[in-house]
Amino acid sequence: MTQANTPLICIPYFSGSGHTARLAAHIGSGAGSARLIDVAAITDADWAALDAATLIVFGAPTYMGSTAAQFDVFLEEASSRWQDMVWADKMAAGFTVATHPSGDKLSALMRMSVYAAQMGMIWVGQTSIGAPVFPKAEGLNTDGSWLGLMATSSRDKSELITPQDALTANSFGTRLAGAAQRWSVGAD
Ligand SMILES: Cc1cc2nc3c(=O)[nH]c(=O)nc-3n(C[C@H](O)[C@H](O)[C@H](O)COP(=O)(O)O)c2cc1C
Repeated sequence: MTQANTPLICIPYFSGSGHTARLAAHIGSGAGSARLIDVAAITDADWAALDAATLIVFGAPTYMGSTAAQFDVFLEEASSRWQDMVWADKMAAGFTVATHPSGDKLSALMRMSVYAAQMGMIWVGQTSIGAPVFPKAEGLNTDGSWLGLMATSSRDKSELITPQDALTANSFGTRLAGAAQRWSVGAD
């Protein structure tokens, strides 16, 4: 439940087989308070929340080297907000998951960040630095991605996301919530 002074964070995502949904939950948990929106079942109340949000965190699996087509349908529907710049000056961030450590995931994050730029949004990247730079932070941001969050799907289908990537997602959510808090104070 969002409290009066807590900026609204929305996490719209598509997930074909659960990995992106699990990653979204880890980010939401790190943020402390966030509205998770499955774009395959989006409601009018979800659209209203997106229009009211301080921060929108885009989430899609990498399919064939870019965001999944089902997620692109959502982005194109939301582009009805472009002409009047309804989402301008909201903060934006992105995350993706794929089978391979590279998997061409960067293309998916670039697609999201270019979309955010077209919508006039303010993009927030990652700050987590793990090993080998900081050996004690082994497991944090293992893919070395700073444009947004990248994860590699776990072979263990009971967890879907590895504990290392879950830790990174949690930390990313905390960073984003802090950034949203600062941004909304600045907007007063
Ligand atoms: C149509 C399709 C295309 C995919 N393309 C890629 C790809 O380009 N690179 C990759 O590493 N994994 C690829 N994958 C694997 C998914 O990214 C991976 O299974 C991911 O964890 C799925 O997330 P989800 O469960 O949220 O849908 C693809 C999977 C599908 C179904």
